[in-house]
Amino acid sequence: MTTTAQDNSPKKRQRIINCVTQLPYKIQLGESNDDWKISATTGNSALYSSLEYLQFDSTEYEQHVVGWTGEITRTERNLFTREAKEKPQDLDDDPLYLTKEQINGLTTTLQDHMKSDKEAKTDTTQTAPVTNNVHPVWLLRKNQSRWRNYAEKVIWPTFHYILNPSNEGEQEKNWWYDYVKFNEAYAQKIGEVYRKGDIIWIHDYYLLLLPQLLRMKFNDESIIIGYFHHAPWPSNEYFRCLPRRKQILDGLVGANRICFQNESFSRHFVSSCKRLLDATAKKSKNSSNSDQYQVSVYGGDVLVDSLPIGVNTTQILKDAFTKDIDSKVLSIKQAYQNKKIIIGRDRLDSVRGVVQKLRAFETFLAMYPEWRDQVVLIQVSSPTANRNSPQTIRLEQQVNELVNSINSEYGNLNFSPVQHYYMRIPKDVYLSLLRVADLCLITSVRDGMNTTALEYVTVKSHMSNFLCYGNPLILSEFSGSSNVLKDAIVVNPWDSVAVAKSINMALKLDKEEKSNLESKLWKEVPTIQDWTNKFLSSLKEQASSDDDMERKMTPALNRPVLLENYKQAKRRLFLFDYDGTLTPIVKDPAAAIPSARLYTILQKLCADPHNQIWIISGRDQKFLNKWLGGKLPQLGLSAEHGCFMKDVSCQDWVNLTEKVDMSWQVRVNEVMEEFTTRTPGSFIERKKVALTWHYRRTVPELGEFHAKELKEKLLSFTDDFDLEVMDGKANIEVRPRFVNKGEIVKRLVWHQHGKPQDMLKGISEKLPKDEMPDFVLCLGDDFTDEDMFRQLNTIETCWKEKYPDQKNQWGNYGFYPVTVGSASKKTVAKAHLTDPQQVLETLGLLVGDVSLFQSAGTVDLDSRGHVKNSESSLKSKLASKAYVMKRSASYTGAKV
Ligand SMILES: O=P(O)(O)OC[C@H]1O[C@H](O[C@H]2O[C@H](CO)[C@@H](O)[C@H](O)[C@H]2O)[C@H](O)[C@@H](O)[C@@H]1O
Ligand SMILES: [Mg+2]
Repeated sequence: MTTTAQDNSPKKRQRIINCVTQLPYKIQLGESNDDWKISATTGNSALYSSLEYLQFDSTEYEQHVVGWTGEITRTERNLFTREAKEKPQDLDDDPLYLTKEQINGLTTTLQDHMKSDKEAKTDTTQTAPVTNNVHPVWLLRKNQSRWRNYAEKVIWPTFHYILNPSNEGEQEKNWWYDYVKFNEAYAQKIGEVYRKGDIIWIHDYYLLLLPQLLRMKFNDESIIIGYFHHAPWPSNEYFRCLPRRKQILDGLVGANRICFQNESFSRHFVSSCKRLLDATAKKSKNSSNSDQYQVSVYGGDVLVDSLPIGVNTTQILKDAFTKDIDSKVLSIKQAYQNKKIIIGRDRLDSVRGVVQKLRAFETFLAMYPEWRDQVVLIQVSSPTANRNSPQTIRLEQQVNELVNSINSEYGNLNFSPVQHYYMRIPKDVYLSLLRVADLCLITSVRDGMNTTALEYVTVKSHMSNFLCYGNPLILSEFSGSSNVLKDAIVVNPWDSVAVAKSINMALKLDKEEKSNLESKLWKEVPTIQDWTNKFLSSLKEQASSDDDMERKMTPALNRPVLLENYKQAKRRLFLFDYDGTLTPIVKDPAAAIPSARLYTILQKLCADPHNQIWIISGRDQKFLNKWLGGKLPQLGLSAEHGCFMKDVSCQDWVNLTEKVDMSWQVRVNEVMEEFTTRTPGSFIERKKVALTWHYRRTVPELGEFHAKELKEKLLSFTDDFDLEVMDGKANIEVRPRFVNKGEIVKRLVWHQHGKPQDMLKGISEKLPKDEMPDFVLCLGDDFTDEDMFRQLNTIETCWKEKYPDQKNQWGNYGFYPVTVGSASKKTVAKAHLTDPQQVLETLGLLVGDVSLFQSAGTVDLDSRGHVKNSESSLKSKLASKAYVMKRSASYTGAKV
């Protein structure tokens, strides 16, 4: 018998990089610039308690938290009272220029803060986790709330089914650029923290681009990224209204797992991916018998599923049953003696349903006069960050009017049936309300997960405790929580009569009925510990099973790196497919003509003597001459998938199939004609060599069915003629096998850059590297373009052997094989772009027509959100110096 040596080494913890929109602290800077004030923030209680759990209780994980500091405000002393008060933010003369030392100082203060939190809360017998694990994201620009605009003013409303009127493009564009930078700042920070093997966990809709950014940044197939979406995900009919819908989906599908609060949100997300990204999805059940999807996109698979968030039930119960709260409960009870108490606590925004709640309560008092004077509704509405927005002001008015009208109709001098508090209340008051309530009323018209519902049920689970009874919960069917709390009294908040009836029914339940209901509900409350562990363990499991999977996602093209490489290269070669790459696919091939924007960009690219641009297409010479060569003679052209070539700045075409027997065309044409007769809407495109049968305009099912049949029929005799039958985009094409786009690419790369082509001469692989291109951008959408990508990969492998020391500063040879469009097809390309529009944006970036922040890439930003070493960054540095001088002069009274 063999004995194994006991392993006494400390168990290595799995590192988690947890990315949240904002660190769980409010940060204020005192007058001295080193005087930091840090206090806990309110809101996001469930997520923050998950962070806390990972920080303080678990020994299995080593957590690192990456998050924005939030708006850093200054405090100043009141001259009369000497008390510190908060200065209004965004003062023009106070742009928060912090030195490196100050930034380091705050980071240490934050670490210490977490450490002291930990010491205060942890069981001291547990081994302490590492504490230098808070990694603030700095974005100190004036008007710091700019980083929230796109998420809060565009994404949030759409995700809650609110469509804003389309705003002027300029404003939306600026918000979007800030959103991109916000995500890029996270990618940069994670770059400083990440170690191979770490799990990255990203939370919520401020960071939708981050998964793809990380995939680009690390270019590491084994990186594990999980994303949890806390908000609702709307139906595709709403989601597709977002102008940046594709960029958003593209950003998100960089994750290995995307998880939602419930099944309907995950179903909506999958349908958006199918409709907008052309993804395919396989549905199955997970171990908890809920729906999960394997979404195939950009050559890889993403797991999409749901896992409702929970609350820290142990902590809530500990906090809710203290002597102090007992006495608060007692005084509320005394204030409303002999009355039933209904409570509500919501943020006052348009989706929490406060108006619907008040209307239902009004209906209830009208329908059931016996309850008048017997019931009070204590409604606490907390103000939102957008308190001054016209929508919120309108909502406030509406709520006030309703409260007044109910109180004047059903109240008297001694009693008002609605007690409305428009304020944030402290936790102890909130817990007292939960305890004292005879009924909790939640009428949100849309939310991801309503944690008040979970907290209420948790508190009510201690029925036998002092002044707390297992009382019922009325819950909106539009709240994410209704999928979890299945035994709540579920209502449609838009139906005031039905809600009124439910209130009556709930208030009339006897003790036994209530306790039965409550014990069922209590079993349904997920705990935050469970949620955290389940999410992380299934991500770990997925990562280990993914190891053997072949299907790895192709990352998005890292455009800032492309731009840098472009700028430094001297011999640049562009290899562009046409349909589906430079121009979107349309129903009629004749209508797919270049846009004015494409011409402008191609012109600018051609004007640079370092550039050679080739269009390598399946189209025939006539089409390419008419729409491209005729207008831009500097373009090199290759027609019919490599059958013909026209060199740059040249008129003449060379036929590479001259010596090929074309007798097959008759036979192929006959078969295609037979299928055209049988398939209404289909037609044959006859080119000089290739023949294409199109079925885009047929009834889709019939077209696809006949295309399959046609392909089989053609394949039965193509070997005799050495032909290739290709499955294109709603077409079947036939051409000689020996020509393909890859052969053209081979000829163009193994060539002295800038010298005329001799098409009849063979390809020489003996050229010195510094005569061949040092930058090759190859773009294509279809499976025939894979030949080009494959060829580039082959050449790269060959160069690695031949010229190991001649790589560029990025460690490669400047080859960018990029697939366009996100169809789930497998690809050998190294990167992807979403569609022809993004192709134009990318090319526009190279010729200086488009901002770097149009779509995301990996950019290094300074602590203010400027691109490092850019003009604006240097300007900001100078301004900071001047500011520091001005400030110190104002202290000493000196003149500057
Ligand atoms: O190699 P490409 O430049 O991408 O050309 C491939 C084929 O594109 C054209 O057909 C495709 O685009 C049409 C216009 O959008 C669309 O209507 C059709 O359904 C697609 O299959 C072209 O007509 C073919 O000759 C090209 O071979
Ligand atoms: Mg194409």
